[in-house]
Amino acid sequence: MPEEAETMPKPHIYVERTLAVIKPDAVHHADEIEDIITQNGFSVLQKRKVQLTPEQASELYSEHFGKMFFPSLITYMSSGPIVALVIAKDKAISSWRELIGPTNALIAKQSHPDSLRAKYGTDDQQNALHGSDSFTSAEKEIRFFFPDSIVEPISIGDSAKSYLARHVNPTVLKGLTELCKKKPNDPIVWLSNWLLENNPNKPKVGGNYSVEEPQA
Ligand SMILES: Nc1ncnc2c1ncn2[C@@H]1O[C@H](COP(=O)(O)OP(=O)(O)OP(=O)(O)O)[C@@H](O)[C@H]1O
Repeated sequence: MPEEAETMPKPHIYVERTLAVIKPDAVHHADEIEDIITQNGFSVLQKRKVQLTPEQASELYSEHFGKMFFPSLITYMSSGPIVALVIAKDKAISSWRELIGPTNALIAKQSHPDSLRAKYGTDDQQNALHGSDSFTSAEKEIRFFFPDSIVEPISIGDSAKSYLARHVNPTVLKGLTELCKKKPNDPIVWLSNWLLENNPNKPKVGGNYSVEEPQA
């Protein structure tokens, strides 16, 4: 095997998604926070700006029902728009929790001054951001905000390899071969067009595609 191939990093597929929420007190910093999310290696897969009704906020935080702070938590979470984001990365759930820092923003300012709650939060309640705390809650919360999304685990290992081998590699390899022959100035645009033209699953009827962008 050539030396270069041995030292090249293995192709990598991101495997974990989590739900990030920018809460009402931080929503005016949403663009800045989204930049920090991407700078930290997360991909933003879906995004929605919504205002929760008190009933919806109660459903989202149902595990805290009965606690002293539950009524004020519901008032806070339904007080204005929030931004919900599905973000993906290796170990996304724990990485995002680490980036946002401790629940109480006052403690975060002392112990984790670089965390996002230290930067954007105020106290034990108004803490600017939410992150799912486990795979099960990530799945449930993603479904809560994006009911149409398919929250199956992303294929990994052999199942990813066989999926790609069956459905993607034959077409992409042909496209890459053509690309190397043609050497266009903008290879990415050329390849995108080639894939659209040569998509084996192309719709047989009509030529108009409409792409729905995620709502901000
Ligand atoms: N003692 C408290 N007093 C007031 N509000 C609180 C208190 N503890 C938690 N909260 C509020 O309830 C939310 C949910 O609490 P939880 O214990 O699940 O923390 P978390 O998992 O760090 O936060 P989140 O679920 O929002 O990511 C907190 O983010 C905070 O806004």
